Amino acid sequence: MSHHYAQELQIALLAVQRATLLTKRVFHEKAKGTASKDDKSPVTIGDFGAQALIISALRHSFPGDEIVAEEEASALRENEGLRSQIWELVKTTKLNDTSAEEQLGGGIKDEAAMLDIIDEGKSKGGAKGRIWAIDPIDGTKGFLRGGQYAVCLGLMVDGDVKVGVLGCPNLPVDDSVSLDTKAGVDQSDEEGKGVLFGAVQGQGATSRPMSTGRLQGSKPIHMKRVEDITQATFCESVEAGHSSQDDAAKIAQKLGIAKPSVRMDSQAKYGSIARGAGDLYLRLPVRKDYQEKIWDHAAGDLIVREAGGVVTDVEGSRLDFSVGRTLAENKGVIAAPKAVHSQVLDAVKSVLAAK
Ligand SMILES: Nc1ncnc2c1ncn2[C@@H]1O[C@H](COP(=O)(O)OS(=O)(=O)O)[C@@H](OP(=O)(O)O)[C@H]1O
Ligand SMILES: [Mg+2]
Ligand SMILES: [Mg+2]
Ligand SMILES: [Mg+2]
Repeated sequence: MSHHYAQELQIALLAVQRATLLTKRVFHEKAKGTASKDDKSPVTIGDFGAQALIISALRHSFPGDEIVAEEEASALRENEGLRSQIWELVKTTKLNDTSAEEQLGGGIKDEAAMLDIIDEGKSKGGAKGRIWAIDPIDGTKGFLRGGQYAVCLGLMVDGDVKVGVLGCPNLPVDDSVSLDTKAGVDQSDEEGKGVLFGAVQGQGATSRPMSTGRLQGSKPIHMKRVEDITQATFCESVEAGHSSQDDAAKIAQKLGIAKPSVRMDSQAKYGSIARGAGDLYLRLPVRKDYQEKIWDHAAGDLIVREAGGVVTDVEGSRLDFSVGRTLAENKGVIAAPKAVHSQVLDAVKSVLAAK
């Protein structure tokens, strides 16, 4: 029997929306409670708090599911200051709609329960069963500088992404604002911004304005038809260490694209091309040994494909979410509208082969 995933989508959208209320509060506070992880990347009280709220919501509706999440609580168990800052936020962040808040099971009991909930994201992933992938803040560096970031949630069933949700608090609501325009690249946190993307496999992708309570009405989104590849807008990471900007420039040149890339943090790139605000997303490996994390791609991969795009690695293979917490079988990401993906991939292959 087919599964419609209506409840999964509803809970995922509400859970992401609630988590963005918390991240926005953190952004507006002067002290953002930042720590450094083992790999030297930053993590904030917003990352931990958002992860706690999302897992708590998933546990309420889907107690048997597994969860792969980016953060873990060990650093908090040793740091009372950080822990109590997070608890203060988690305890007091609620959707301002009683029914919506009830659907998420309300709040978390106490500080100890919060730590245990954060640690429920330790599944090894894999090819069997229902597994949620959570990135509580994707683009933590972007978040800290007031740029783009995304709260990301995907449901995989037997290794295949079935539901994807991205909350992008700093993207314009209007799907038609091109990344090439001033408003499109304006990466500020002013009022009236914020969009929620959603997709279910086989049912298309949507966007809706972010709200502080119940879900707003949604609109279907589609990738833009590229009439002339030389006019395409492509986006890539802000961090040169995450994606080779030199290789991207050579690929663009090969395709005859003269416009500079749009650099933005996080899976906001997937959401932006899915709604036609841009055309291509290139992520080109910098280090051979880096394995992409499933929570950095699960939701975006489905949203782009459901909007009429193709997402592959630099060799042309589909992203394989069935092999654990990382995309161990893939290198890089090439996302493009169906009609031009093979042309873009050819340019990618020829530039990488010439290295
Ligand atoms: N070496 C390397 N190569 C590729 N990717 C890496 C690498 N190191 C980290 N990461 C992951 O990149 C996530 C940030 O997303 P982006 O790279 O798209 O955005 S940006 O670099 O911040 O502009 C970022 O997600 P968050 O940690 O959630 O911010 C990382 O998981
Ligand atoms: Mg991180
Ligand atoms: Mg991330
Ligand atoms: Mg993150």
